Amino acid sequence: MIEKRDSNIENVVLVGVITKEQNEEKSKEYLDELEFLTYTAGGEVVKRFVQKLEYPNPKTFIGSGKLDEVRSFIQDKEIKTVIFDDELNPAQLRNIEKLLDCKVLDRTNLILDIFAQRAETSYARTQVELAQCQYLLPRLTRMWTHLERQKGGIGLRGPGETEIETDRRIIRDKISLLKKRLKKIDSQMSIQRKNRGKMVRVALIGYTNVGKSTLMNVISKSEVFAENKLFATLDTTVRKVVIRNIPFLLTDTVGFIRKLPTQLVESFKSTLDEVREADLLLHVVDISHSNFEDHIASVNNIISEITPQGEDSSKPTIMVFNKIDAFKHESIEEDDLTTERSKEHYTLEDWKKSWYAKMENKCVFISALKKDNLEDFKKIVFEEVKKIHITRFPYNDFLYQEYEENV
Ligand SMILES: Nc1nc2c(ncn2[C@@H]2O[C@H](COP(=O)(O)OP(=O)(O)OP(=O)(O)O)[C@@H](O)[C@H]2O)c(=O)[nH]1
Ligand SMILES: [Mg+2]
Repeated sequence: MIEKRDSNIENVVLVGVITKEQNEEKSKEYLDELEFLTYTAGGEVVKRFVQKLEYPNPKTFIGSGKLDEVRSFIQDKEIKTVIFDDELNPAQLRNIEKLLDCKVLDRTNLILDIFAQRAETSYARTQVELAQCQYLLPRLTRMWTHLERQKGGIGLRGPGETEIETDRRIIRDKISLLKKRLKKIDSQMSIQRKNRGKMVRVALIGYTNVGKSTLMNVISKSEVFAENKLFATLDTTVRKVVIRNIPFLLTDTVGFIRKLPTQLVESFKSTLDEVREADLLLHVVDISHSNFEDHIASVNNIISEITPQGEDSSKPTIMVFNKIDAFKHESIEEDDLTTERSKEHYTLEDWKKSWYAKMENKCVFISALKKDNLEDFKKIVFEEVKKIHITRFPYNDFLYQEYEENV
């Protein structure tokens, strides 16, 4: 199922909506993110189409007039791919495909595609493949009948619905096979996690592209792949880190994104187990991003979503505001008396004040890239790890003083 696309740039058109739930500004932010996702997947956005609607059209997502507009544009420019900024239901996908006569993707499909391109280990590949099958199953239409040929179902079934039924069965078989495979790897991984012993475990979490891997690299002097694309990291990496005299395990995790496809939430459970089993979370935030507060909310939502009911999802957390080197804010001219001061005008100092108060000082402002303020970062992490370490190993806390004197 996993297809690695070649590196030829694909021209793409994006389609989004402005509704009661998402105003013009939000819609633009979402499309900006969709454009970044498209770029990550190897596409180039030629044009965006946006329509104002009460709610998305149940049959075709946008209205038929707008869809006509899209069709004549893509025919004119010979564009073969249109991406919608929401998950399209199977009927919508089918209707739109028929009307536009080109490849139609939605946000979920695009994210799955990126994950497929980037999955390196057999674990990640199995997870992605499972997610793709789960996405595909309800969307199987006649165009998927080639699957039957793969299986060589000789003269067993006639054309039409029966073929689709066969394809569905093939996909279902595959899903159960992949699930079995994952279960096996999951149990191996949980044994591995147990073998790590009682050492304090710290996990870097956060929205995609905020700098988690970069921070991991500077702190642990390791070389985790980091780049300016979304979802650079798909596998968790664990490193032993020592700050002063306390060793602990630091885990780099897969980045979160708004509306993480449900299929992926499910199949990345084991990655997220790392987060659940961590003693301390370092929630990394890209403060130079204009929507960083939304990102924080998305991450917190996903964390509470993956936490089984009855389990407490709150655990010690330090907010790590990264990319302070790239932080910018709007300013108001002194003679401008009409513009109201809002969050766009907050300086770094304003943000610090507000977050220190909110987090009771459990936050730090750094630049992982420029290595700014890493000392403060290490200090605050050390203090928190030490608290956990002391409760876990109550009899050897004498170790600290000795070493601290040498720092
Ligand atoms: N300006 C600036 N850029 C940074 C900083 N830290 C990281 N970056 C850049 O941000 C981009 C993303 O960094 P990564 O470390 O890959 O981010 P990540 O959070 O691991 O991303 P995913 O693995 O995709 O979730 C890279 O281009 C980094 O060079 C920083 O402090 N300042
Ligand atoms: Mg990363």
